[in-house]
Amino acid sequence: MAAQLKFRDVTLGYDRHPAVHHLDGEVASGALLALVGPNGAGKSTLFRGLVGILKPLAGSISLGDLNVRDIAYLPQTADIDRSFPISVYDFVGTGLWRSTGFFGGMGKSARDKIAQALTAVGLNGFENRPIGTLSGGQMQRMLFARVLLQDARLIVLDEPFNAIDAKTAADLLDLVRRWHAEGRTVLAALHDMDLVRAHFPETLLLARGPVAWGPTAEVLTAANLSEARRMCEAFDDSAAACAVDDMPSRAA
Ligand SMILES: Nc1ncnc2c1ncn2[C@@H]1O[C@H](COP(=O)(O)OP(=O)(O)OP(=O)(O)O)[C@@H](O)[C@H]1O
Repeated sequence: MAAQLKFRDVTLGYDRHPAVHHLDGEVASGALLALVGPNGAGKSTLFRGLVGILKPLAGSISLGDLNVRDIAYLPQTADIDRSFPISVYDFVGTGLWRSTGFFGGMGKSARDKIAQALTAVGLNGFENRPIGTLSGGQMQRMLFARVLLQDARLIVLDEPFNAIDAKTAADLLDLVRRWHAEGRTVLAALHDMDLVRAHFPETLLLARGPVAWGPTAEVLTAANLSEARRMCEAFDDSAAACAVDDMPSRAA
């Protein structure tokens, strides 16, 4: 399968302080990839680089034939401004902006698509609710509805199953499996290793830099997970501009 994404010695960070170092690798078109690592490992940072919110401090990220506007990105719910005065219906409708344009009218076809997306995530009846009134699980369902509408070939999900009940997680996981079956490339940052082992064929284990990347069973070994914890703990957050040798040594 051809590569959809290429990371070439990518370093990403904030205020010139690197948060993710020296990532090299490729994601095949149609892959279903889990991104795992301890808190602060750099998962959200890597996704922000991928979707164009953060520019690499060094190296490059190639999206192949895609444009950043072709990516459907589900941020962590903590990154959503819940006080923003917008209804569920209008928020989900922003998923159509790529096809209708910012000022595009909402024709019948667009209204039908929004209704179908809300039905698919079980949010019928929530259309007029301000987003700030939703529970955590309802918010996650709403974000998935927007991704559905975006109809994107590359889907990037940052902790999509956090703090939601088992039924909601199962419903949303079904959507992820459907996207994978449709040949879309799906990347998801996850903390539930059992879920990753059961449903994600490929995993990237990140701890500021890559620890392991490949078939999930080979990546999620006790040794690799313990190495990831050690690397995160050893990382110096105040490190200055990136240099090849400023990662903590992989050798103990
Ligand atoms: N906006 C920011 N400005 C400065 N530093 C940041 C910013 N966002 C994240 N960081 C730092 O970058 C590092 C990586 O954070 P990141 O959020 O990417 O980790 P993560 O793997 O997504 O963590 P978690 O599992 O806790 O969500 C952390 O040290 C974090 O404090």
